[in-house]
Amino acid sequence: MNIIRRFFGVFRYSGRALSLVWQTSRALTIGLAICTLVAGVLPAVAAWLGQLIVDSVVDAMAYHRETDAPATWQTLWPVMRYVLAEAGVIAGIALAQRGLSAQQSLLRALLGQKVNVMILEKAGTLSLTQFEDSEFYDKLTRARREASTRPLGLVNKTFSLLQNAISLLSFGVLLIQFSPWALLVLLVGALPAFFSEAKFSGDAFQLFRRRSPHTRMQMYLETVLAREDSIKEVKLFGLEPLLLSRYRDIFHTLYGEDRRLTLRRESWGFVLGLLGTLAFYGAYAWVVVETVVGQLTLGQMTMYLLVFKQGQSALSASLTSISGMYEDNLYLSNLYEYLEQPVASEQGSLTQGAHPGDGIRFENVSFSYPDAETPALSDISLHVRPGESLALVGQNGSGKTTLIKLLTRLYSPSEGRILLDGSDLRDWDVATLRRRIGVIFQDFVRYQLKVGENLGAGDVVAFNEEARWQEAARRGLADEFINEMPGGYHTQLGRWFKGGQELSGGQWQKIALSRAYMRESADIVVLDEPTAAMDAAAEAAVYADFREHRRDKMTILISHRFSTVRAADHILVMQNGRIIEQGSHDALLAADGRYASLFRLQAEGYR
Ligand SMILES: Nc1ncnc2c1ncn2[C@@H]1O[C@H](COP(=O)(O)OP(=O)(O)OP(=O)(O)O)[C@@H](O)[C@H]1O
Repeated sequence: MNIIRRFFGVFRYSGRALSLVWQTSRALTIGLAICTLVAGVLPAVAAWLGQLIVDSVVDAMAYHRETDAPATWQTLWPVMRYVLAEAGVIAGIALAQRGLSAQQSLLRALLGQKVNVMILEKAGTLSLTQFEDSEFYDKLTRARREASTRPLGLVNKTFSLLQNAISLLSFGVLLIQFSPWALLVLLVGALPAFFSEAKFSGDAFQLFRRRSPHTRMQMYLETVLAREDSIKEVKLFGLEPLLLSRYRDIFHTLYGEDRRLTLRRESWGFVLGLLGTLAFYGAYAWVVVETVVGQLTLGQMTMYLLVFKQGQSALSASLTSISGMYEDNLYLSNLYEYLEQPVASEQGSLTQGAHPGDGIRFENVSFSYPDAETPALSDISLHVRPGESLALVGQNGSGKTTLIKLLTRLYSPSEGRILLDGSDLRDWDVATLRRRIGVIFQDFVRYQLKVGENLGAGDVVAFNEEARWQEAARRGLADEFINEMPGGYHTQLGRWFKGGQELSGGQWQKIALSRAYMRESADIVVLDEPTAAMDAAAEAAVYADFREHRRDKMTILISHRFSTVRAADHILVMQNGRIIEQGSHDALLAADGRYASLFRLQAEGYR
């Protein structure tokens, strides 16, 4: 029962794969189907013509022996027409096969692109939480690595199975005239090999799935060992031998498993394949005996032997297709599992709050990362009005960045709520919300694109507007060094592409700050350590500009430098996810608590 279910399971995703291929290109799909049909039927026609050739040769030989007449075009034509016809049929098979392979390679390219786009589009709808979940990440990697070639593989194999089934059917029609038993012998001989293939493909997939964390580690090590942004440190710390040996160890473990599976698969395949060979030669002997005793003509013998031989190879090709389909199905299940991953629906539709101008409020907000034992934020309440600035200070890991991630709706609170203009963030239309926020994260992205595009990324509607780039760069203090670059705003950044210019850490940070300024419409500006890599003069200039421009914007600033923090209207001191002190700089100093002692500690350092 299990085996039968397994057998029919091979068609589980064929329909979906076929519809995917159909959507990719109708013309090519139809072309494939036609070529498959032609390539399926013609071999039997060729075998039948073979019989006609041999029998007509025998007749012609008998005629010449009896009449002793010389060979003329008239006496040869009855044979030659079959020879010509067979040549035509063989040419037809070759044409159909070329057609198949040409259309397959075109479809492969189109389909690979389509599936990759589907995977990436889906990635855009997923939440940050999903990306941070390693199991999910495995699924994504598996889908990306394997699945883009699998749908076409499945369709090709489904077609090739059809083609071979058509061939087999037409051979069957010829063979059954000899004896139905011969057909049965052929089929029964091949079945054990098929079942063993199906079993081993399943094992191979389980192996692939189970080891995907190891494969991912290998890919990661490759990246660390061979990418410009990590190689510097790897070299200086002499990490290559250590990382390489880890890379090798993973390979050896994986290779050992592969080897065991391959050996088992191939030895069983050989033993069970012998049954097929046995069946073939049994039938061969039978046909020979029947011919010798005069039950079959020489032409029939030639045809049956050919039919047996081709029938057997069609059968084994079908079996290979089936076991390959089984494997493709398993991989495709992985792709669809990924594509069907539920996404949290973004239901909010508000484009305006219930109390415009109320600003941001956190009401008893707590948050825990998935699977974390302790909350990253506990019972946070705060209020920032338009025109006000808020600074967050606290030791590493105290929850400052997490608070920003909640505010920007990358995560939602586990308890409590966050309001913007009197309405819960969850009720806001996400696009409207994000348009109102300009943000620079500590770990901002260094896009390997043009300088201008690195700025334009901050506001996609002005992605290519050079005037806006310049204005943003001026405010982010990036204009000076950009103007000195060989291609100005069109200079390629980073080292990945030809002509790319690398920037210093502080210059990159100026780019990131300018990017945040691109979003002119934003009235919430979030700066997470925006000047940590800048020199003192640049930092002072950034904050001077900042105070001048802030007007009715809400500003949230994270910094470990008290010289910048002190200018904020309101300061929150965080520890272990809680607010332990708050107030203005002067009030906090007067209170002589944690803030005051940290401030004094830093001031000491400057003496
Ligand atoms: N993506 C994440 N998944 C799970 N835990 C996280 C994640 N990001 C941060 N944490 C944990 O949450 C806590 C708060 O981290 P957060 O990044 O908010 O600190 P921070 O105050 O911004 O620190 P820093 O000053 O070092 O930037 C830390 O204990 C950290 O280990």
